[in-house]
Amino acid sequence: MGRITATELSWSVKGHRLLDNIEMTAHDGKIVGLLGPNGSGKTTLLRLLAGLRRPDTGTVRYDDTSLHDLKRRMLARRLAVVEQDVTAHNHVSVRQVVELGRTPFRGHFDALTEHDQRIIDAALERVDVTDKQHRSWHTLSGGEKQRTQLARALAQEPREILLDEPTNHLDIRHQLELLDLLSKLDVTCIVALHDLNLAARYCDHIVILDHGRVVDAGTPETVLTSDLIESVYGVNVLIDREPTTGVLRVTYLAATPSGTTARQAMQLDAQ
Ligand SMILES: Nc1ncnc2c1ncn2[C@@H]1O[C@H](COP(=O)(O)OP(=O)(O)OP(=O)(O)O)[C@@H](O)[C@H]1O
Repeated sequence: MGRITATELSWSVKGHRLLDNIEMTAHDGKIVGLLGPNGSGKTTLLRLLAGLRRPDTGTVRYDDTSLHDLKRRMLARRLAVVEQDVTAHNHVSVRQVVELGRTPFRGHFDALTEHDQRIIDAALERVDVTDKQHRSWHTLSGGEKQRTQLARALAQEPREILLDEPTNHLDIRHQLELLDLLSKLDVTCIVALHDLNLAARYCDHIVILDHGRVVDAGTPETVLTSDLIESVYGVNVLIDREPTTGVLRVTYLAATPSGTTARQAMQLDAQ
């Protein structure tokens, strides 16, 4: 398990600031949910945290080491990234995709060891794709591909996992199983999610992004308030607790008129 810290992170494209002064920490073994409307910057932030993009300003640290100082191979040995809608060569099998998770631990020409094969078997089993392991990747459904990508990440035996909307193709059972699995792993997770109820149930900490800024962060109880959800998403909600589990429950009532968020309405009033 490791800690991921972002400090004063900013990133712009052609003069447009897409991430602005982001501060966040994912503590050892915790699940951090990145929430926010379409285009708020979740994927961009995950890419910066993964070292796939370089910030204009600010630092990402894994434990106490700056991403900048971490050798690529060392990072690949500890960090797994599950991106949205990953493509793979059509003719690779599901098992070969999962085998890629062992790449950071092997030399170029080394065969997979028995130890590697056992890890791959376990990863396939954990996401329920063992029976599809010899199928071609391109024959899988969207949800099966997503689960296979998680198996690849698990085969890496990472200390940290970054996941970009890992549940968007999954049926309800597999959504719950995926988040259950993440919550049982000794791994630090940062996961972009759209489903506020899944976030309330599984995340230890939530970071809400809007227009590339962190607008709130904290436990689901402190962050998921009706005012904040209305202000950021432009949707009226009812917040209560599910009676059997006591977990926070968000019921969507209606979009606010013409999609104007409360904050935008306030800004218009002030002009
Ligand atoms: N390379 C780029 N060039 C120009 N604009 C970009 C680039 N990458 C991202 N953006 C813009 O930055 C904003 C944030 O995009 P991002 O994909 O991070 O949002 P998101 O919160 O993940 O959205 P979604 O929920 O729709 O997946 C969007 O408006 C997007 O169009």
